[in-house]
Amino acid sequence: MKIGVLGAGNMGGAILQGLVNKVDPSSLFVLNPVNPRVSELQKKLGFQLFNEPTAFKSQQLDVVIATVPAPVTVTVLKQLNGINPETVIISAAGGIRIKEVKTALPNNPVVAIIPNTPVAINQGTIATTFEQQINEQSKQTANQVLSLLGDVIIASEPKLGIMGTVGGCGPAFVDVFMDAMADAAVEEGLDRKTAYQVIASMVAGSGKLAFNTGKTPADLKDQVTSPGGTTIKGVTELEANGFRNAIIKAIKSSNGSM
Ligand SMILES: NC(=O)C1=CN([C@@H]2O[C@H](COP(=O)(O)OP(=O)(O)OC[C@H]3O[C@@H](n4cnc5c(N)ncnc54)[C@H](OP(=O)(O)O)[C@@H]3O)[C@@H](O)[C@H]2O)C=CC1
Ligand SMILES: O=C(O)[C@@H]1CCC=N1
Repeated sequence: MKIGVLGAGNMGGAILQGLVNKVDPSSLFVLNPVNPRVSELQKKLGFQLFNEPTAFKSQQLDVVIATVPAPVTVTVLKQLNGINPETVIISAAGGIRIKEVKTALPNNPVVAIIPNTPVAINQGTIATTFEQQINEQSKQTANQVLSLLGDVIIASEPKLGIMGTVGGCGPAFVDVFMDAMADAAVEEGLDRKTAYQVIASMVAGSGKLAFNTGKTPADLKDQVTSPGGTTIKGVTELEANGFRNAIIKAIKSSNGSM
């Protein structure tokens, strides 16, 4: 399998790291303008780097994952005009619809995804929409690559936005939460390194518990709040300070509905 990645920034870099954990780096082909940061990344991960589209698009790639900034995605994909029509184009651009990608490469199968940064450790959440006309072979090729990176969750195109907001933007919200928790722990006298270790472990474990048991977050919260105990005092304080409302507003704002 030959995998192309357009743009080795934060998302492209995370995808490349996740792929290098699973496949030979010689099967990874990256297109990015000349940039010392990307050259360093190439040295570290060992992929093949191209600085202009002509040589990149003639590599007989099975898939190309586009992780250039969303506003330039269609323009950059147009530069791949003439690429093998069997190459599956996987666009990770937030807010760019399949039909817009098709305007750039009308003959190629198109898949729209919103991944998240945990793809770097193969624990990503990848909301995925296939174009309606896609054939089974192209679907399988895309699935084969994406499932190396984490959970592939199929979405209808109208739901891709909100799934991507929760899954794709979500890590940043969790990071803000963890950072604030660490500040409080430091104020209470814990050293920062230990605080980060406890918090990351707790968040990972809580996520896995919800995932593995299928219990609702509300049920899981109720199991922690012992009657008359310490947790319910903290939960009450979160409610008094509008924590739940802040999260709801953050999701709606990132999703473009406020
Ligand atoms: N960050 C995230 O968690 C997520 C991002 N996405 C999507 O991924 C895309 C990239 O986001 P992000 O990684 O955060 O952005 P970054 O700015 O970190 O990365 C963009 C990369 O694209 C490169 N690039 C710019 N123009 C071109 C071009 N013409 N040809 C090839 N490469 C180019 C940039 O190179 P240079 O630095 O040299 O300019 C850079 O390496 C967006 O569409 C975003 O919606 C989706 C889900 C999650
Ligand atoms: O912030 C962004 O626009 C991208 C899309 C989802 C996560 N990051």
